[in-house]
Amino acid sequence: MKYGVPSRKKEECTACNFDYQERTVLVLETTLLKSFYAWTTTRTIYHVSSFQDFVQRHREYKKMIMLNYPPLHKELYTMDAAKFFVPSFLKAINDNTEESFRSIMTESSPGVYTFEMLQPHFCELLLSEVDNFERWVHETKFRIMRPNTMNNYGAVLDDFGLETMLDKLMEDFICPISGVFFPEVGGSTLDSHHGFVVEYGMDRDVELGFHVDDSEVTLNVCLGEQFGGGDLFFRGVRCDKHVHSGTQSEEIFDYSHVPGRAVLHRGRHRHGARATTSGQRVNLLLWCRSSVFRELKKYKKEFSSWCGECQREKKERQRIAVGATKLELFKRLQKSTS
Ligand SMILES: O=C(O)CCC(=O)C(=O)O
Ligand SMILES: [Fe+2]
Repeated sequence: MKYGVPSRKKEECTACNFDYQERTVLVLETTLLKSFYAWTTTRTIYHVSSFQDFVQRHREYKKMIMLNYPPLHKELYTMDAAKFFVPSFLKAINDNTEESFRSIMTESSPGVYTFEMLQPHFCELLLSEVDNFERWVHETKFRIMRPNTMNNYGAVLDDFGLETMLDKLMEDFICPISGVFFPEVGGSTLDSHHGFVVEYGMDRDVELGFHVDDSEVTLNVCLGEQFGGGDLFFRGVRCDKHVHSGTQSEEIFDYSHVPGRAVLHRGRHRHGARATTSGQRVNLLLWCRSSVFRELKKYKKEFSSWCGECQREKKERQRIAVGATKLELFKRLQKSTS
C-alpha cells in the first residue's frame, strides 16, 4: 500500500536541482500552507535543509515557471463555467440542493460517485496546454516536479498558472457536493488542493499501484484521449490504522474511465489504476484537503467512522456485547426457575 505523496526522490528534488545545500531532514506532521502539498499523513524524508527552505525553494520554482512559460490557451486560466462544464453539471450546482446533486450522480459503489462534468472542448484545450507545457519543459531543459512519488510522467497544473482556476473549481463546484456526500471527512471545509494531470501509455506511466491519496476528497476526471485498459479499482475506505487490512467482497469495485466523466471519492478510499494497454490516457486530478478536518483529527481519537474496518470492528464489539448480555440473562433465568 502506497501513500500518494509529492515527489521526494533525490534526483527529482527541486531543492537539489537548485544545487542547494543538501541535508536530509525528517519533515514531520505539519499543517500546511495553503496551495502547497500537505505532508500530514506520511512522514517524509526530503532533501532540504529545513521545511521552510523547501517552501521557499518551491515558491521560487513556481515563480520561475510563471515568468518564463508562455500559456497557449489563456482562456483556461480563469474559470468560465459555461464553457468548462456540461449543462447538467452546471444546473445541479446552480440549484445547489442534495436532490439536484443526486440527480446527476451515480453511486456506482458505496462512496464512489461518477457524473458527467467536462465539455469535450475544455478537455481538448487542457490536453493541448499540458502538451505545450511539456514541449516547453523539453526545449528549455527545465527540470519539473512530477505530481507525486507514484508518477514519472504528468504535470502539476498548480505550478504553471492554473492554481487560481482550480481553487475556484474546488470551492464553488466540488465543495458543495462533497459537503453533502462526504461531510465526515471535512467535505464542506475543503480549503487547499493539489491539482495535476497523470499520463499513461506505452511510452508513459503504464499503471498506478494500490494507494490512498493525500486528500480528504479526490476529483478524478478523464480528459481522453483514445485508450484501452486503465480501469480504476477500489478496495474500501480505511483510516491510517487499517490501511493495510484485507478487503471485503462488497468493497471490490472496478470502474472504466470515460472522457469528460468525473469520479469523486474520499482520499482514503484505497484504489489504483490498471495498465493502460493501448493509446494514451490523461486524467485531471484534484486532491482536495480540509485543514479543519486534519486539525480536528489530531485531537479527536474516535474520528474514523468512515473507515470500513473501524465500522466492522465496532459491529463485532456490539455483537459480542449483545451475545454476552443474552447469555447472562439466560443464566439468570435458569437460576430463577431452578
Ligand atoms: O489513473 C487514475 O485514474 C488514478 C490516479 C490516481 O489515483 C492518483 O493520481 O491519485
Ligand atoms: Fe489516487
